Amino acid sequence: MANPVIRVENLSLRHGARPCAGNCPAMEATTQSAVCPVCGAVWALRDVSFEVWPGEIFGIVGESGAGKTSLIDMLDFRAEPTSGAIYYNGWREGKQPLHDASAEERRALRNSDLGIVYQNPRRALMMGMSAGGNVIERMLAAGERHIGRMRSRAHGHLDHMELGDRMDVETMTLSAGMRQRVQIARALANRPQVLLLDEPTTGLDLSVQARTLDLIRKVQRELGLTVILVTHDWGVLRLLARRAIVLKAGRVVESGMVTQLMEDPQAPYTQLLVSSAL
Ligand SMILES: Nc1ncnc2c1ncn2[C@@H]1O[C@H](COP(=O)(O)OP(=O)(O)OP(=O)(O)O)[C@@H](O)[C@H]1O
Repeated sequence: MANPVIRVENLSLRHGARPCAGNCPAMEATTQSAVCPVCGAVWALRDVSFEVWPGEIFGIVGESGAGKTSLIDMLDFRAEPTSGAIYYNGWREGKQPLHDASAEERRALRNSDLGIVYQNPRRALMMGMSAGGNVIERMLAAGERHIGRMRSRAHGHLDHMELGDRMDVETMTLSAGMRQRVQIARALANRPQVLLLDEPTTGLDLSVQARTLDLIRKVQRELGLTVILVTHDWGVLRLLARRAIVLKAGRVVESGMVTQLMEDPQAPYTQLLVSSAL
């Protein structure tokens, strides 16, 4: 049997410099709040565990403040776990915690193995640069230097996103949906093994959203990508993901197949979320 691409084990992230003795024992029992009533530390994530298998789209769903961004930040090396670990099969064969990687190894992993798509394309794209330039820039960061090869690959990625004819168009002049697709092409520039999607279609018009989701699905299948999708939108989750975890105040309250979570949710919180989304 194949190994998981990503294994997250008992991952916790605490914000706040002065936790109370014994790692905020008052936090152990409650899923109501992420804030320790004793010391005031915020537990953005608490004991989160899951595995993501090769070629699957794995969902992380929850309301605002559930800890979704904190999880992405740790996968992307922008935050360090307070305890627990992430293992990635592309680094030390998944046998050593990912956050043991050196600064240089982290940079290489971020440039080559990992692609990330944010809700707001401005976080990743340079608006004054052409669409192709934004894709090529990421290849340069990974050490590629051959202009002809980079242009040809960038064109291929943009073409995948149905933007092959916009290669030399300034990104600023593109529509919101097109910018998002440039961001996806950029994330795919170095053929990553793992794609992180952080609310990739939130804020887009419904028809644009549907087209973007279709393209994500198509490219995921064609490239055999492993995808972690963070969303608060059950419609997006159902369209893309097969399995998911439900986060509340930093804890996993339920996990399983998306169809089961939506049709027969077990946790009262999932029931509430699903019923309010219908
Ligand atoms: N730097 C920080 N300092 C203190 N608390 C923080 C910090 N960053 C996040 N938090 C808190 O951690 C918890 C989880 O935040 P996070 O941003 O991961 O949630 P989220 O599910 O992504 O929500 P949203 O969709 O609103 O971004 C929240 O209670 C948040 O207020």
